Amino acid sequence: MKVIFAINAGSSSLKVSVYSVEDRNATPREIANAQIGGLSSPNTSLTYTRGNEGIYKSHQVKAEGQDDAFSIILETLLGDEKLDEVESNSDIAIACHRIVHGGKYESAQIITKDTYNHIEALSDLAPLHNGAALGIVESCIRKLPDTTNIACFDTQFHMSLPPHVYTYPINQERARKNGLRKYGFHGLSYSFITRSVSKFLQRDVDQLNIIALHLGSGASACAIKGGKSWDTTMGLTPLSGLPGATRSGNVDPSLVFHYASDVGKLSPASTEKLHISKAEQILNKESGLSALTGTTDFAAIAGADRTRHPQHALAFDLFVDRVCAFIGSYYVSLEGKVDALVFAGGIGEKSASFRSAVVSNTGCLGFAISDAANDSISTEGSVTQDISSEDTRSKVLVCRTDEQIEMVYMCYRKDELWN
Ligand SMILES: Nc1ncnc2c1ncn2[C@@H]1O[C@H](COP(=O)(O)OP(=O)(O)O)[C@@H](O)[C@H]1O
Ligand SMILES: CC(=O)OP(=O)(O)O
Ligand SMILES: [Mg+2]
Repeated sequence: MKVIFAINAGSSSLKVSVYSVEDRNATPREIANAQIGGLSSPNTSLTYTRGNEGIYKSHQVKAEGQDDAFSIILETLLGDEKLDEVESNSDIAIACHRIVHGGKYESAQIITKDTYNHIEALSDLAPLHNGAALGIVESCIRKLPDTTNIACFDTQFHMSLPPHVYTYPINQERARKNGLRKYGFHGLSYSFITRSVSKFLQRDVDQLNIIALHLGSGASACAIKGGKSWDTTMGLTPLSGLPGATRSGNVDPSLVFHYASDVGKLSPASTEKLHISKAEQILNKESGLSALTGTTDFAAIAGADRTRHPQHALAFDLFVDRVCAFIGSYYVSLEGKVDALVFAGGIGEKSASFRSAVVSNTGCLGFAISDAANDSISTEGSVTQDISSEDTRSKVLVCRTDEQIEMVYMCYRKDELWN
């Protein structure tokens, strides 16, 4: 039996799932799950579940960033006397880490000095993520000396993007030299969604065409053709495409030069390891839904009274508009052969009013939902739930995505871990 920690450092959350696995042919058993959310807001809270038992729900904690959140979660897990499988540090055989930017890596990697340095060199291309995840890797190396650390990359799923999609129309020599191309992110989530939806629709993965939306603190869309990534909205970095909680998404590339002076200078938020320009700081951390409304809480944005909070209404409508534009674009690039439109991520899974608005605005493509089904999505129900109305050409689904278990399956494919 091995205990595996799967650690997912998102831009606003840290999610750690703990699994017990008999061997690589057995289904992983989730024995605990701890999440700290709201890292980009003043309300940081811990939710902790052991087995099926809720221990803490939205319990207020003070966490300054992802590594701090990891220390709190590690203490919670090691301090829980009823979590029999994790009595001490040395019980944790494997820690897999979600690393958002993996550059050209095509598979999960055991973290050695070399891989660490390579991932660190990519930090500037995922300023909200790679550095934070590497901070946790360092903590694991220090605090869990017997544990093998594995890097699982968001970019891996998008290695199948065709050249006409991943190429930017810029000088190609410079593009090659500097690795300037579309990489795409949220790949662990899209990989999980693809497998779950294929099972749900009883359609072979290589026959599956879907438009998947991962809408969390960072938001992206992905056209999946024959089970593989065909196009996605994030690019060289997780900034492009859809707006996020604090990210602008697509804007005119010249905008930033008219926003403030000295935008090419290093931002004071830079550190020895992370070089971030003022422009990147503005577009990654000071924009998006929070710049429009003052909050990163999408439930508050969606639930606000439209007359009393016109900025919330604007942010909601703007987000719907941007999501629908990509659905239209991907519907065309998939030649109208779309088995399902799939909602996932914190917003996609929890905001019924957002799903309703998006489906209503893309109704001309044949999507339609049952309001009753849309309003009764349950977090305890099956992983994939159907909210389509009865007579639609393409299904509309909600998938409770799970990037953590996807990492465990990646570890199953690494022979070195099981010999
Ligand atoms: N009940 C809810 N209704 C609407 N949005 C929600 C709800 N709960 C959480 N969210 C939103 O989900 C987002 C976080 O999603 P998640 O996928 O967990 O984040 P991360 O990008 O950090 O992985 C936040 O923007 C939050 O406002
Ligand atoms: C890539 C990305 O934006 O991830 P997250 O939504 O978890 O911040
Ligand atoms: Mg996330």
